[in-house]
Amino acid sequence: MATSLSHAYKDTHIQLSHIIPLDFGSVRHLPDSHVWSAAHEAPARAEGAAPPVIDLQAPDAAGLVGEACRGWGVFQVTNHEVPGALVEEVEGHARRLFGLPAERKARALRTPSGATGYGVARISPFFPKLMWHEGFTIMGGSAVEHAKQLWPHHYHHFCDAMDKYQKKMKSVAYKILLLILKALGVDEEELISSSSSFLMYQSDGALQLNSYPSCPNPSRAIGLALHTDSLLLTILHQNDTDGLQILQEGVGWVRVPPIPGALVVNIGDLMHILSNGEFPTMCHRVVPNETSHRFTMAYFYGPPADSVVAPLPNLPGPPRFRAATVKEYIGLKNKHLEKALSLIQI
Ligand SMILES: O=C(O)CCC(=O)C(=O)O
Ligand SMILES: [Fe+2]
Repeated sequence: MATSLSHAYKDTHIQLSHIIPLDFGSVRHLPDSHVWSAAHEAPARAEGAAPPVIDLQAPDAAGLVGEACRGWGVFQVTNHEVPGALVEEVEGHARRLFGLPAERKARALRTPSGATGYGVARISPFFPKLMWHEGFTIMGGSAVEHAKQLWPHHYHHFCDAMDKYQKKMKSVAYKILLLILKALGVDEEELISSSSSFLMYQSDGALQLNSYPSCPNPSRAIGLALHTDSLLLTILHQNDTDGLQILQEGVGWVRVPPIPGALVVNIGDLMHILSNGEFPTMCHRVVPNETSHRFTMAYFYGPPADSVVAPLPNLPGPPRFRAATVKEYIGLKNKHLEKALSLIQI
């Protein structure tokens, strides 16, 4: 039987202190557990330094996407065919979920060896301090199990919206993947006959709801610490509260401002491998806000856990990475975080 993505994530065992988020509503000051001694540097103020915004219906969309992937590893998309009403509905459910009392949210807590449900960021064990963040992870049909714990009689409203959103995200991610592959010189027909044909039909994703409550001392706190996303690409909706920043070589931290109706797309580690390093995997973090609450929905899109990922064969130069299964790579990432890529480098 094929290994599911949630099984690939299940191999690590985490302590409870790295699962249960702070009861943010009950604190007036930043607790020591959440004070980061090295205050985060301010973003660079270079004029015009913001990731490109691409109209997905533009005739030269593939060229623009390719340029953005090479230069930034991140871009925003408009005209993406995801109805605004659906995005609003899902954000509304996320707000309701995170607005529940802490004891109620704890009913849907991720288990120590689990991958889905309510909890702190999975990268937390790698850092000495905790983050100003709470999340809810959905993989496959996991929403039903956890939503039943939160709303025993009304869980289906939440689940239906999450299912609908994930289906839409999967189809948009697939279209963006084709544009990215076209930019790498691979067309759809070539792909069908190649060893990478798994990319075509079988890729799927996980949905992560994120909440960053307003923070009493944002300059000493971190919403989500510096990391890269592991899979092929991430599609992110952010509400109107700023916070996402990317680390650009030679520039520093650059804001990815919320644009109404736009979705943020970023390259993950597996796409970095497929592109033989041509597309940078985006290093990013989230900083909290003093007065407003940031909500985001991140859809992580990637191939099935058993598939083998390696640099695409048509690319110039010797391969920079050895082949690895998705499951093996996720295992390395869970153990070594940002060092994982270097462990499969040739
Ligand atoms: O919430 C955000 O802005 C980013 C979320 C993120 O980076 C993640 O969930 O991996
Ligand atoms: Fe991320």
